[in-house]
Amino acid sequence: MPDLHIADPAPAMTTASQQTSPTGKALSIVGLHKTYGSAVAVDSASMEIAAGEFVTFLGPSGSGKTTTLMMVAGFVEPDSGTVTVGGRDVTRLAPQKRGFGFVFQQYLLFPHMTVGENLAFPLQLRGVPKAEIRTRVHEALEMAGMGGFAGRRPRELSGGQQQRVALCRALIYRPPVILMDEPLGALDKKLRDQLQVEIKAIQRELGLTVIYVTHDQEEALVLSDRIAVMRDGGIDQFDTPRELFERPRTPFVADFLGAANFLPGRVMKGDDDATLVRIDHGGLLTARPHSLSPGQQVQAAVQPGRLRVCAPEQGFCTGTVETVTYVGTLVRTGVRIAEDTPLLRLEVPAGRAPAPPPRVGLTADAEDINVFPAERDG
Ligand SMILES: Nc1ncnc2c1ncn2[C@@H]1O[C@H](COP(=O)(O)OP(=O)(O)OP(=O)(O)O)[C@@H](O)[C@H]1O
Repeated sequence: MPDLHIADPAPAMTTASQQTSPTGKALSIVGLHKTYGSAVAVDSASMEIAAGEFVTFLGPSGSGKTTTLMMVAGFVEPDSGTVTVGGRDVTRLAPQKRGFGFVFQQYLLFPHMTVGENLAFPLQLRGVPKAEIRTRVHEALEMAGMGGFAGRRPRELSGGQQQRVALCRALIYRPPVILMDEPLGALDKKLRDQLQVEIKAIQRELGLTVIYVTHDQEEALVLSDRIAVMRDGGIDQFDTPRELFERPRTPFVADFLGAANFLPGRVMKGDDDATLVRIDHGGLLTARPHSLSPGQQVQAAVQPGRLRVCAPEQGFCTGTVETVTYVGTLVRTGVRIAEDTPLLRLEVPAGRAPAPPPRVGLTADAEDINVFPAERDG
């Protein structure tokens, strides 16, 4: 069980959300675009981020997450587009004039300074009086569970402790927005899980606005109020974790977040209540309503946790159980519905997994099936 070290915010502590514009918008990105030679790194990214919101850029390697964050930060100059913070256009300002806090994968602490001096440094630069610096350093370290570490040097700390100090240093001058690029990327899984909980708790407690970059779906889901799913420099969908799961707008989102199974087929009928699809290797399935026309080639997407085994005559298709794997509390089952098609993946809590006969039917509730137009030319 990860231990939390969250002190009450001191009365003098101004929360980040109090420093934003009265509209509640912390940050606007409009049409941010960046090319390197002929390659588009970021393709007209736009979004509005509310004060106190935790937003994550999630996507595979090379999808443009870091470049977008670096344009917001001011380290990379956009070809076009604007970044506005609390109503102020900062697009052409140097990074240090934008007032953001940064936390990167490398901790970037000054090795010759103690933890306390590392934290005091940004405040000294801003001319904060000595007594106030002492109080704020103390408060920040207590909040991150690092109260006894002020006199140590970075090399005397573990990776997780160094990253906590880096987080404190980003928080200490109360920036309106904190930018984090894979801050937990160098840590092992257990420590990552623990720090995720701590970062989320501190963010909520202080009402911080955070933009976070990761390629780890689980991390994004744990931390974020909303996630921008990025692919090839564009944003496929910017939504809450739940919407991304339940109503993915593209097959890529369904696959990247939900690890969906895809069943090719053709629309038979569609109205406001449901979409009826005849799948290529099976019968009729009923899915959510979508604006699709009869005859259209589509892919029906179902997540492994939503696909169920049933009697062969009751399913929208039948198949043969080829693999059964126990993964802790889950049982993963692989079902083949036709030769030369990928295995369909099912995930069932171990206690509820019936011993399946080799020949099974597959079914799912209509609201758990999303349908997408088939991509042309493969
Ligand atoms: N300085 C640069 N010069 C040339 N190309 C670049 C430069 N920086 C990024 N790119 C390219 O822009 C694209 C987006 O890169 P970016 O680093 O933003 O992706 P990312 O999603 O953050 O990836 P990762 O998760 O691997 O860090 C990639 O194709 C990358 O090769």
